[in-house]
Amino acid sequence: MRIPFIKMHGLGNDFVVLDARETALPAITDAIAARIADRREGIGCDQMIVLEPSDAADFKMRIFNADGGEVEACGNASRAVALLHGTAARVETAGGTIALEPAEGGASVDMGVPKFKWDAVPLAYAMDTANMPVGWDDLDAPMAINVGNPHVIFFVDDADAINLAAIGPVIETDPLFPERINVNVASVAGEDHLTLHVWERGVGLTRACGTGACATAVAAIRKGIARSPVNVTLPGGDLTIAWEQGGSIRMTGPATEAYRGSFEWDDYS
Ligand SMILES: N[C@H](CCC[C@H](N)C(=O)O)C(=O)O
Repeated sequence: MRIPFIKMHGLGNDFVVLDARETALPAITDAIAARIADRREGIGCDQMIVLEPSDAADFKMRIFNADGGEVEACGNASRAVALLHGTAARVETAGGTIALEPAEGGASVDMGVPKFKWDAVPLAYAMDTANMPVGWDDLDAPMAINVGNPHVIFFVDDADAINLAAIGPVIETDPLFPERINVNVASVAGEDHLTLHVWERGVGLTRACGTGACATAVAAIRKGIARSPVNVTLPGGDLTIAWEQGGSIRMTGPATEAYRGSFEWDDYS
């Protein structure tokens, strides 16, 4: 079966998008998703995104990390799908319903209301998620927030100086995080301006992480070291995150369609 795809990215966080809203795909397994994402022998991407019909929203967006695991949310892909879809839409995800609004060269997305309780992140046991009594090497006293998917956020003096490639996988897979975790290391770069590096659950270091920017901006606002809207600078570029206590998160930023292609499903199944 020949499958068309659209290669897209948000600030360099890249996706293979399969639009199955009209024609159903064969069953997707973790192994198939990982093979498609593989940059050496597959098409190559950080996440594979599958669009399907939905009974609860305009359509459904499924997200598969490069390791094949299906997860709840993907901010950069949400903007890419908004660009692809072309009009405002409500989209069902495993992390909740989000609202897409295409904008010039990208999109604005209502990512829903963040969750702060330890068992909503989730953590393996109860603790104050606003100032966690834990640490790894140079990183300690993080915050943990669920923005559809789980994030731990460390604020340091110089985020560029942290060897996230080394400590990221250790934290991602720590037993404190029963569903693993996305690891965010940020610094205050100016008034309401953060710099951020992310080790993504199931992927590794990426050029950008939209949900990481959302979680980190919310954490900074809660901590009183930034006010909404927050400009978050990632290695791939900038996102604007707006949030007020008790409300939903609004992320605005670019999205890009790179090229279109197709592949033989049997080559990956
Ligand atoms: N690695 C993330 C999913 C993709 C998040 C990131 N690509 C984004 O833009 O939000 C997770 O396992 O929750």
